[in-house]
Amino acid sequence: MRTSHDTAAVEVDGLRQTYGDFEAVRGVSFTVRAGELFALLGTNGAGKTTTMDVLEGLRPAHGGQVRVLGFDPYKQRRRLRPRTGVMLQDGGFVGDLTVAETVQVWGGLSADAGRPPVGDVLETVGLRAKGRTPVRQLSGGQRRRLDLALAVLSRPEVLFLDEPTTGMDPEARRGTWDVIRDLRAAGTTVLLTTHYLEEAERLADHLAIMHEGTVRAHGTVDEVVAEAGDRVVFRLPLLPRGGPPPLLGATPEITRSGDGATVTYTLGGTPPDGRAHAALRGLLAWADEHDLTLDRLEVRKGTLEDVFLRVAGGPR
Ligand SMILES: Nc1ncnc2c1ncn2[C@@H]1O[C@H](COP(=O)(O)OP(=O)(O)OP(=O)(O)O)[C@@H](O)[C@H]1O
Repeated sequence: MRTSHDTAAVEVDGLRQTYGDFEAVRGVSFTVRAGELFALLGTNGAGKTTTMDVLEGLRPAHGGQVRVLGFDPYKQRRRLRPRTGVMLQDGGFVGDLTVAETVQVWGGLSADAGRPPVGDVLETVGLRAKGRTPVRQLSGGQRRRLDLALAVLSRPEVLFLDEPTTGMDPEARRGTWDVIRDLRAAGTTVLLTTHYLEEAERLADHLAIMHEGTVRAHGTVDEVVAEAGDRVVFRLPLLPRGGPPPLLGATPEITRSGDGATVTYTLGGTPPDGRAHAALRGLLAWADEHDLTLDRLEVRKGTLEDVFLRVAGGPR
């Protein structure tokens, strides 16, 4: 039975997780609604895999509460397991088995009369031609695709994907995105971690960015990107005395190079509408006053990368 869109498939409330004295996850909260794709981004060591481990029932939560389809994933693992699929960062295959044998063996572990034929499964992840190849001869990207095939074999309601496209070439990555999109379209709830911002931008309904054990930004892609603020950028061969003025509370960031300086304003604040216009009016008045031409003047929207870099550079 599939859960409906407005119910929570995954709930994380104040999760804390420690390794000895080190607190790797420090009060993380987010909700993944049934049928949506949620991307967990973050800096290295931010606590993404640790959070996923708890949701997959591999370790008990040390603090806070987690629920997957209403169950405690650690204590009620047996009831939950048939309804979830997991793609770990390192699958641990038996190298001597062929690709097709691996799918067969794995398929035999979970009871599901309606499971698709092995050939169809391999076709889905673009590995049909590799059915007879021993697993140890697969490339890194091909192993990731086999991992994905095994994770979706039992047609799970909730799918956990830890860095699903790491090691894939751009074409394989796009192919995998299509597989993930199809799963989501069929009603599967997907929680994935990734270091590829484009992956999150293309796939995610909601996302969270973690840094040093906490969530620093979350929302829809548009909501998170809006936090970055618009950028006003131009170049000057020579900076006039006193430099460019603050605009709408934004101080200019100046990068000097051999042939002049690049000036960038980051216009924060909401609503963003109209701020770039007002800033440009002030800027052009300043340029006229100093008889300057602003080279390559542009206004651009902030990006997910801007937000990520701000989060990554942020304090504890
Ligand atoms: N078994 C462990 N024992 C001790 N510390 C650990 C253990 N596993 C992870 N950590 C530490 O916990 C923190 C979070 O690790 P985690 O693997 O959850 O981060 P991550 O966000 O998945 O990182 P990455 O993006 O680099 O994969 C890191 O500082 C890591 O060194």
